[in-house]
Amino acid sequence: MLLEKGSRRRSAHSAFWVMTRRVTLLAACVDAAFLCFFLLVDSPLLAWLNVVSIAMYAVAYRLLSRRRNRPAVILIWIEVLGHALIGTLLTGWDAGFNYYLLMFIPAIMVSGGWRTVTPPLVLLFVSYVGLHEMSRVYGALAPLSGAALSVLYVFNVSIFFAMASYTARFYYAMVLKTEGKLRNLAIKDTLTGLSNRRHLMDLAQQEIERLASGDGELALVIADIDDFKQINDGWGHDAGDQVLIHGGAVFQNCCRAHDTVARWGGEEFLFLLPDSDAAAAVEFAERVRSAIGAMRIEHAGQQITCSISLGVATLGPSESLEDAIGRADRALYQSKTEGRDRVTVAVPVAHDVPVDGEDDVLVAGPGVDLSVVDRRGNDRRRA
Ligand SMILES: Nc1nc2c(ncn2[C@@H]2O[C@H](COP(=O)(O)OP(=O)(O)OP(=O)(O)O)[C@@H](O)[C@H]2O)c(=O)[nH]1
Repeated sequence: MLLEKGSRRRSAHSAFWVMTRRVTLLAACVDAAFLCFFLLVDSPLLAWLNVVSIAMYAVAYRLLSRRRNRPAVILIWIEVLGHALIGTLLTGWDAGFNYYLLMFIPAIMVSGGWRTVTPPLVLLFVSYVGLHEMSRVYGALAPLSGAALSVLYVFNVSIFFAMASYTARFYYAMVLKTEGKLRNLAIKDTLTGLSNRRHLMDLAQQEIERLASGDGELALVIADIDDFKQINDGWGHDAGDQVLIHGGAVFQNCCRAHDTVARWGGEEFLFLLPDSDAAAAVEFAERVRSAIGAMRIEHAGQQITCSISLGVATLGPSESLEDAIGRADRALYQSKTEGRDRVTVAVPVAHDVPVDGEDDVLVAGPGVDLSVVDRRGNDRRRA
């Protein structure tokens, strides 16, 4: 068997052993059917051979249940090979026992690299061709009647089709599952399960292209957990991770179906809010701030609380995404320098002039210290 590397491979292997156990059980049932058939057609020798086969599968199943996979697989190999060889020699090539040898091809091919698979594959090929020659030369050693042979052929071919189809579906399901896992790894942050930075940038670019072809607005909100280093230092890194995980879930809950939140950096998160103007984005940011303020994380019998600072910006006409994120980031910095646990709004790009009109104050929610920061990070709040 292969050396197992990494948990993804381990889970693929455990699924493989589950499948092997099922197939073992199925094969024992098939042999029980053979046993009845050979008793019916009065072939006691063939019936007794199937009793031996059932016993071998029962032992293999027990071994697999105890995770003694290697001896179980050896036993299954011996049974299938023996069944195919003896069945073909006794009843002839036309009985269809030879098809069971072909079941080994996919099992061999997924068991390793070319150096691993080539010897058993060649051995299988030689056995298959050799068996054909032997049964051609010697004919059936325990021949059945024409009708019994036809029934046996149809039975064997049906079992072969069913097993080959089941195995193919199993491998197909494994490929789909692995593909899904890889896709998730490419777009998700592993700790919080939120989108990662690259995925958010892709979505943001799509959103910008959508905006370019019509009306609409796009708001960006950057959130950063306050004094996160102190949480790590005071409660430990695992507690810090819990804050990130629970905080991520709170962020996600605050989002609408078409909003996206991504983990932007260590303890920094970026929200993409399509169809939101500055006022809606500030209201949203304030809601997120309150939700995080109310969050309680149980750790070592105590409760951890935290706050966040936020920066809000709306994408200006012809403005690049990077520039808009830069403005949101400077607004966040303003929130930090003004005492944390607050929301700051960047001046919209179209208003990047000394602010003296009504537009500069966007929303002033209860408890929100709202300021405005221009493109260069200067505070344009009116005195
Ligand atoms: N537990 C944990 N800590 C992280 C992770 N990523 C980054 N950090 C820590 O986050 C901390 C961020 O510290 P700072 O940049 O000083 O920021 P801060 O303490 O939140 O201070 P302000 O942002 O100014 O409020 C550092 O100690 C990092 O080691 C993570 O995945 N898990």
